[in-house]
Amino acid sequence: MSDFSPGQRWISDGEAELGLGTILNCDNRSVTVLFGASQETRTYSSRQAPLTRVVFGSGDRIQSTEGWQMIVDDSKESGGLITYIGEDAAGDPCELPEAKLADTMQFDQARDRLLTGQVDRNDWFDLRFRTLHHHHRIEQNPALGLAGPRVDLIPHQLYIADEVARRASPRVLLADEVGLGKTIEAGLILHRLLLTGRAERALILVPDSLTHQWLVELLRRFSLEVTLLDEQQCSAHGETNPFEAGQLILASQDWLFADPHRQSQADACDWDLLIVDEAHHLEWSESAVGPGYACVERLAAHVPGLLLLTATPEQMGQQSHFSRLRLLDPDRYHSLADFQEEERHYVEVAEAIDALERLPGQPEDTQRVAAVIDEDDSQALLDTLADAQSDAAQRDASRHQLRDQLLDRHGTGRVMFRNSRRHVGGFPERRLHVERLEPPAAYRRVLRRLERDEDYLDELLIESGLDHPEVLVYLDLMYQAMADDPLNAEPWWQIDPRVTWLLERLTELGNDKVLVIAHDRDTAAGLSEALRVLGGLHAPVFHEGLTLLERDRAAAAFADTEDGCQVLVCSEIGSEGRNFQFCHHLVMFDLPLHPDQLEQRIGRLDRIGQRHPIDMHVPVFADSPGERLLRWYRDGMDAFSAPHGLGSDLYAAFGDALADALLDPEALSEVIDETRSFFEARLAERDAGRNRLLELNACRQERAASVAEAIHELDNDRALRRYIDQALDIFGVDSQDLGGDLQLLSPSPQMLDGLPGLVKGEEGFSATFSRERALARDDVQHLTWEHPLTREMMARILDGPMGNTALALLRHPSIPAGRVMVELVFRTHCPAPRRLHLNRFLPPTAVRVLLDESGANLTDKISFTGLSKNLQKVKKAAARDLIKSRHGQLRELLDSAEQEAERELPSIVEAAQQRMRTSLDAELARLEALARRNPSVRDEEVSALRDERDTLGTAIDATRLRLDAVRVIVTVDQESR
Ligand SMILES: Nc1ncnc2c1ncn2[C@@H]1O[C@H](COP(=O)(O)OP(=O)(O)OP(=O)(O)O)[C@@H](O)[C@H]1O
Repeated sequence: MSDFSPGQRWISDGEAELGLGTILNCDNRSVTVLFGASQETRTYSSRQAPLTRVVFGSGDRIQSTEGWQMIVDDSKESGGLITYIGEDAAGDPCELPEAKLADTMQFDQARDRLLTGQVDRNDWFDLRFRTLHHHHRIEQNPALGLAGPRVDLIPHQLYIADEVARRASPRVLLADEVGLGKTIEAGLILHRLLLTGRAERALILVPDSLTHQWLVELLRRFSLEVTLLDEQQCSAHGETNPFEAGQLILASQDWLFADPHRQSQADACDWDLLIVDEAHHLEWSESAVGPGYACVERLAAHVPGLLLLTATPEQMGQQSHFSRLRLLDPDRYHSLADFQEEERHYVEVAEAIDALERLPGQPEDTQRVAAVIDEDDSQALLDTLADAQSDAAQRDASRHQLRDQLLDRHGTGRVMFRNSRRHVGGFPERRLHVERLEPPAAYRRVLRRLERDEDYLDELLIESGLDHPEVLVYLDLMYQAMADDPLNAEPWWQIDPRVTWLLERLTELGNDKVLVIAHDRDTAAGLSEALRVLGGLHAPVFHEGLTLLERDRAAAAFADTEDGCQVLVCSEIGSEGRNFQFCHHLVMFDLPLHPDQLEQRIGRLDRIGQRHPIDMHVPVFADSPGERLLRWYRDGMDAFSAPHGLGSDLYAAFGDALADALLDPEALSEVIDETRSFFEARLAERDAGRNRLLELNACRQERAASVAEAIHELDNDRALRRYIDQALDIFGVDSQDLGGDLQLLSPSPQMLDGLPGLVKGEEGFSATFSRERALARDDVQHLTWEHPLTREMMARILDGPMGNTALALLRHPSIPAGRVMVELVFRTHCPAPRRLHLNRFLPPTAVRVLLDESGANLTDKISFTGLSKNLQKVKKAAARDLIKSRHGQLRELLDSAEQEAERELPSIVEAAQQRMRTSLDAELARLEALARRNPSVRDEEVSALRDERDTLGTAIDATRLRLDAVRVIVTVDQESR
């Protein structure tokens, strides 16, 4: 008689995704099944149909065609058809004939899949267990989110990223000196927030000229794919909000700040993080607010995380600096006067920190420290430190702790991070080469007249339409503006000797790349033309008047080391933020008027990655305002030797006097002398006060070292190679050893679809486990636990059914044949909002239970690896038959295993609670102490942390165990195959 009856429910062994099938007809020869969910009908030979009868047992949850669910208690059979008896969701008794089971019921859970005969490969089960194990380990690693990016491990960046990204909603100003890696720091912070679930959506606003660079850096270094929005893209979205087009949106500030409609669309979205690059351009004063500032202010009011990036926080003066702090925390930074008053007190704190290093010593040092502390915990530390009897280790620990407390509790250190070359170290020498040239007759004529005739300046300003002092410093612009003068008939570059000088210099420099910067875009464009016409040189130009594409093309042609061009001509603003450290010759065709702009120029080359001393070539006209400006920079403030961060102060104090002295050598000498004294005084003050605090705070070496150490450990984790090899094999990715620690990953025809970077029929990519190699070669990816391919493979396994059932044979001399064992893996399940990053305390945790057929627990006697290596695979059909024949027994074993696993749960929960409490209680205590002393701790920060602790506590208490995977093991004779 046939096993089949119409109306029965069966599932396809080979095509489980078809869903639950219903027998339509059957006879001795064939059986026809309708799979309603997928609208497929299949006919099989009834003797060998690859089908498994679906039978539910007590405790199973089933669903009806009408959508309601019930828990099965019992069942009855009539005419070959089963009716299930149990309780519905309300607890009322109910019955459900199998014909009314929903076609769409999925059998993803390990228990269902096993009992419906769906077994996976044995090695998949192994991989699943290992995935859980590694995921558990990695999620708790302190370097999580910082180890994947393809960056050098530079301490100050790691410190900042670690410190900032551990805050629930970080709001900080990243203000490292130019070229020290603010973009990298922002990328690290974003990457960690994304990986830990603290953030899901971010909006990144950058100057037009930097959009492409950001796009490339985020992809190349952080494997983050961002959506670049512009007007064209937005229009394509029609009525829908274009800012919803991706999780990570990159947009040009110039575009967004000019368009109120697009701003309101950006405002209407939920973001977790807003990043604003070159934030010194946001204009604010008590009387007028620029459109960029207003736009960022509106967004900052509802976006919890905010990163502002600027190398020159005080370029536009202290008021403007204050205005950016105000964006970070409007409550705290509400009065400029109070802020300035507060800053005056920082000298004492910096002195106290220095005194700490000398303790126990002179009583004055103890008093100096005592004067700035007023918390009991700090006093206790000071007592230990000042006590000559306490042992050295104790004193050192107290010193460190007290130093951290002082830095935490005073100053802007919590909201602003500023590293400088001075304390980071290891940067190249800067060499200034000045070329003194005679001005051409057309310039000289004007200069002479200006010197002779005091009123001529006003006339010139009107005639040229230029500003003062620009008209004096940029003589080519003045010449062009007076084009009506018949003496100025030729293009400026035909008469300007700087052009010939530049051509000669380029020839002397041979193949070396040279970056030329001129203040104005017209000068840059004219110069580029001059080099082409007079020297036959292709010198692409890069300025704000060009389209993005044109600019990126120019930068790419310059960067190309093989066929690229030798020289790129940039304007001032056009080149801000750009990476040109592959070149070490900078020609400043003229000089900017603001010292911070001078530093920005040098910063294009003097960046991380620069391997040569930097040669700065500056042509000046003898006895001209340009030469006087150079003297002010060089003699007044050492502006060419190293950044000092005082440019804005000096400009604010002497900018006007300098402008007035540009035509008067005597007055200039006075301005230079005054600038110099002011500069030296401010340097000393800075070293003592606010900047000293900022510097001490911008990189705490011990923390940075411990983060780097944790990353090194992950980099050298041998388990990663083994894991990736096994996973690639299972996912169908071919890996070919290319030597030198390189491998080529390519898709095999069997590859499972949807793996990042791999498409069937295409090439694949080269990868390495070595950070050093990955950094040396742009075309090689760095394989880490955080690489998108690794993460995708792990997620597929953990989130889906892959490998959650298996059956294997065990040949063992001391175990008789025909016995069954079950190996079950339970997984903790603890729902909590992702942003709380619960995984750092309780990542999904595996509980393994191994039972023999009598139900005896063998877990501690036989390890996973010990057992696994002795197992042999078995054909799927045989496995299914074995399972069918042991259905009842398996059900019982599954039930008892669950009870065994439950016994482990309380200790897992307890340990997680303890980890969470230890970490968050300490953090909360630190924040509360800090908040009492340092108003830069926002009230929301403290209450958010308290809520976080409480919510996590409740979530951890509610942890449940779920069966994740099950393997049935059947013992066989030594001889049998
Ligand atoms: N950790 C790192 N590993 C490798 N390269 C780095 C690292 N940090 C910075 N760089 C490189 O150094 C250069 C400068 O970094 P970045 O652009 O982040 O600096 P920045 O402080 O934002 O500069 P700017 O002030 O000009 O905007 C970039 O080319 C960047 O890729």
